[in-house]
Amino acid sequence: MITISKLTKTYETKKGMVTGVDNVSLTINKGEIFGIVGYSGAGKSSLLRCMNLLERPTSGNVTVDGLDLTGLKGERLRQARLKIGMIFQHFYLISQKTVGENVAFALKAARLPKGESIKRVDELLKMVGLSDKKDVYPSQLSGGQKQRVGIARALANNPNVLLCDEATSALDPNTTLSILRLLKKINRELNITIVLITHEMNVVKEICDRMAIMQDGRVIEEGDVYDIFSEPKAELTKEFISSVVSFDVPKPILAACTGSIIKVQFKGAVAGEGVITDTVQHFDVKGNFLHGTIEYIQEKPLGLFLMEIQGDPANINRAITYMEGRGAKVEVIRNGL
Ligand SMILES: Nc1ncnc2c1ncn2[C@@H]1O[C@H](COP(=O)(O)OP(=O)(O)OP(=O)(O)O)[C@@H](O)[C@H]1O
Repeated sequence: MITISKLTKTYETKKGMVTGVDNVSLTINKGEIFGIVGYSGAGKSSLLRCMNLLERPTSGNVTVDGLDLTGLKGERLRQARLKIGMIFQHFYLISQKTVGENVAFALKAARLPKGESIKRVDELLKMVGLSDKKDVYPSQLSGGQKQRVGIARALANNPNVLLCDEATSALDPNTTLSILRLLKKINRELNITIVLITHEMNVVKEICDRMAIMQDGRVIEEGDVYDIFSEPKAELTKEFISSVVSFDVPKPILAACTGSIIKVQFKGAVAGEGVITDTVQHFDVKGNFLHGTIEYIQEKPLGLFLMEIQGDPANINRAITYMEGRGAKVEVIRNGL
């Protein structure tokens, strides 16, 4: 478990003091994948770098598995850091060393006998699917393959925690997906706690269990990813979600609708379309789908529909109450014209 308590990080610049992280407290459970989302400058990297003391917090504490890192220095801090792997957006591989040598380099700190080190490099490269690239140089690899080397290197010393700093931001969507799947495999098979920072909500949707949203150095919302997608509270959170689930209906189509426009959301196993069909059959209203999607978050469906509903206002109200009674969340976007 990682406990971040009242952590603040300020930087002194020529223009004065800049606050990177502003009094953040967070608990990240053992074995989970935790996503930290925010726009550029929100303080994500500062917070992540404070989590392994790559940067020393100005105040506050970071405790990993009961050990207060902020209280450690020198050799004890170095030993504790070996148990926290890190991967980066731009990989930072050593270009003059082969893939195998890059991974072996990370093992040096653990001072393994040579035979064991060779065996461990082979194991790690197998884990990330790069056994055939051991003697190749980084310049001969694709971005996704470079990140796989980065992951193998980060896992070299059997860490309990893996910190990912925008690990997929330099990759195309397909490669991103393959790296995210690899991270999930590592998390599930090796029980490594993963903390990732990203500005892409899709990344969080794909693999995270819980998440936090940062703005101006602060955490403005946190919780289970499915709960946040289905019940976002902060405006910024809603904005991030709309980058994944958006209801952009062309203006001429909306202008041609004379009925009420409603947004209907179904959580979990509720069969959304069935409820809507029943509603239209039972009440004297007409429904017209304008947009619809079923998103799968943590393998649980979240159904979202935008529809025009026509009929007598009293019947529309009854229809909405009926849908709500069957588990839907209904929001009237616009009343009938
Ligand atoms: N070394 C530094 N010196 C001075 N200011 C810094 C330093 N590092 C970060 N900051 C400032 O702290 C704030 C948070 O930056 P940070 O890089 O943590 O945000 P971020 O959310 O990770 O953004 P990005 O995704 O662009 O890296 C910004 O105002 C930034 O300018």
